[in-house]
Amino acid sequence: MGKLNNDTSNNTNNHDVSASLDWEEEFENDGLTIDELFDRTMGLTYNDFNIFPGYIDFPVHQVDLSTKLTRLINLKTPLISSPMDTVTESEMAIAMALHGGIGIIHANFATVEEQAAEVSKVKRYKQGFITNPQCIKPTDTVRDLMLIKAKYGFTGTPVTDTGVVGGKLLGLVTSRDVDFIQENRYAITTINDVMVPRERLIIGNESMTLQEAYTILENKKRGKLPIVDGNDCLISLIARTDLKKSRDFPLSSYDLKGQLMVGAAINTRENAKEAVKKLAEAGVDVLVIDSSQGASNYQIALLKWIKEKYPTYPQIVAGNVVTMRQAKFLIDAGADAIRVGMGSGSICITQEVMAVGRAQGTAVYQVARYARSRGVPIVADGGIRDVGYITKALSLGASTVMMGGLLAGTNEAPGEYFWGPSGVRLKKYRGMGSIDAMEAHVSSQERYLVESDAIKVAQGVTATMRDRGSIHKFVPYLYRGVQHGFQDIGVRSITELQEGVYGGKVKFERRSPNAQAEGGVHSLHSYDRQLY
Ligand SMILES: NC(=O)C1=CN([C@@H]2O[C@H](COP(=O)(O)OP(=O)(O)OC[C@H]3O[C@@H](n4cnc5c(N)ncnc54)[C@H](O)[C@@H]3O)[C@@H](O)[C@H]2O)C=CC1
Ligand SMILES: O=c1[nH]c(=O)c2[nH+]cn([C@@H]3O[C@H](COP(=O)(O)O)[C@@H](O)[C@H]3O)c2[nH]1
Ligand SMILES: [K+]
Repeated sequence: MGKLNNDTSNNTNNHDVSASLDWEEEFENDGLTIDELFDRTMGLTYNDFNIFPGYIDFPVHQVDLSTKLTRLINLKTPLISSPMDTVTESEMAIAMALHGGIGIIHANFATVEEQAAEVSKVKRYKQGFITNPQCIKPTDTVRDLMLIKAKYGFTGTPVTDTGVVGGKLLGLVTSRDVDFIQENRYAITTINDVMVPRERLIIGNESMTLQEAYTILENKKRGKLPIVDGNDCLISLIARTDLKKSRDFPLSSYDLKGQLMVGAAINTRENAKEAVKKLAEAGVDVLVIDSSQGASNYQIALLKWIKEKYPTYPQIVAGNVVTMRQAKFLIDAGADAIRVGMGSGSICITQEVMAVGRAQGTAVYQVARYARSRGVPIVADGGIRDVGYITKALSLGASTVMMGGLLAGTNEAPGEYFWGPSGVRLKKYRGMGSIDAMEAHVSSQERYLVESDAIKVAQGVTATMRDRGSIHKFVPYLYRGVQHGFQDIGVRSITELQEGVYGGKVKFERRSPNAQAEGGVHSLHSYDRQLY
């Protein structure tokens, strides 16, 4: 409440209380500090509050979103793709890392070797190098080549003994080699008859930089440069046409060797130690111990074992937790970051089935409050519906934000698109605790179906997501959206935001159900929501 000034002689109207208020104090009381927002009466979600705007005196591009993923790992973009089998395999992880975030490869493969192979793919990735080119066998026909062209739209195709990348390079076949062949001879002309054989090919080697490769392509006027290893096996391909498309990714997450960073999920079962070894060998930067209830003796035992054997790298994200005490268990056991969220995910039914969990806003705030005091960053996991939710999670104290559903409908997510009713292009998205995911792989069956207990209790659902296009457009949109949020709040970095919030300078307000409705789209006959 404001104080009344004693001197009211200048007031024309003695009843005008407002004229004599201490406005500075009133401003201070306009809105809630974060402590007042989370007053313990009720758990709040991101949707339950707004952040107040501040003062803008800098352009939006000056907002720097660099952050800490773990004690030792820094990222330029605070975004992580979730370890779910419909979200993160190598393609997603590469795209996330190129944009400054990171992807966590899921653990629902039949073997740990397959999971480690996905990690290796990210580690071997070189910008501009096509690591999975469509190949063909010498015994295949021109007709087969035409089918590839029809499906993938190109014809500079390497010929290998196995017909796939990794096989011995035998030649290259381009449109020039087949243009003169009549259609009725397609099926009877083999690739061997038309290809440019290995002896006449210009090739590159593993240690070549992209720039060197492009220089060769330009000087020799070639369109494709196959890259081979010491045994003459094909490992990648460089296309001259990509030179024009070649993009700069200034935010990319690189490790000390200059390779993209990547994470992988593990569980706490018997084979976990084996998984840790294999994933560490593959060069994984961070392991995420994936569980809905992280405060268990299983997780703590594993965490201590890993920390003893691998004191620094891979770094360990432990979780999930939603209370301070749960976080303390894991931090005491050596966690390098804490993952927060129980039941807040779009596909989660944990709170309904297990009766356990916490509203995500409160969970993030409470755990962050404690973890900050221990110098441990937190990952806000689940419940991110829109770009503004990322800004809100960061404001509550999260250092990074993990997303499943928001990234699931993109090109880089595993799985094929299909057409749903009324012609909508869709991709599948499912909870890792859904019956569907549980039954998908042997490893997950082991994980969920305790031998003595064959009764399944699903904690997630199977869903579909609309086609969201490519991560290469979507993540830059999210990044810029968060920058705009920060600019409105009047802060230039995550540190500045969190200092403002925890110091009581950045204010909040609860949203009534009506305020939530008002904050969304309303009162329209119809509308089109194009976001970027
Ligand atoms: N964040 C969230 O809200 C939730 C996430 N999920 C996701 O679903 C997946 C599975 O989560 P959970 O079911 O929590 O997996 P979990 O592996 O932690 O637990 C599954 C079951 O196995 C038991 N268990 C775990 N480790 C054990 C060990 N070493 N020995 C004996 N028993 C053990 C647990 O007590 C539990 O009954 C994860 O990908 C998780 O992220 C599932 C539910 C909620
Ligand atoms: O209750 C659950 N049952 C499940 O089957 C399940 N699968 C994933 N997750 C968690 O949800 C997060 C992704 O949430 P969003 O789609 O909201 O981004 C993920 O990052 C997980 O933490 C699950 N939670
Ligand atoms: K939910």
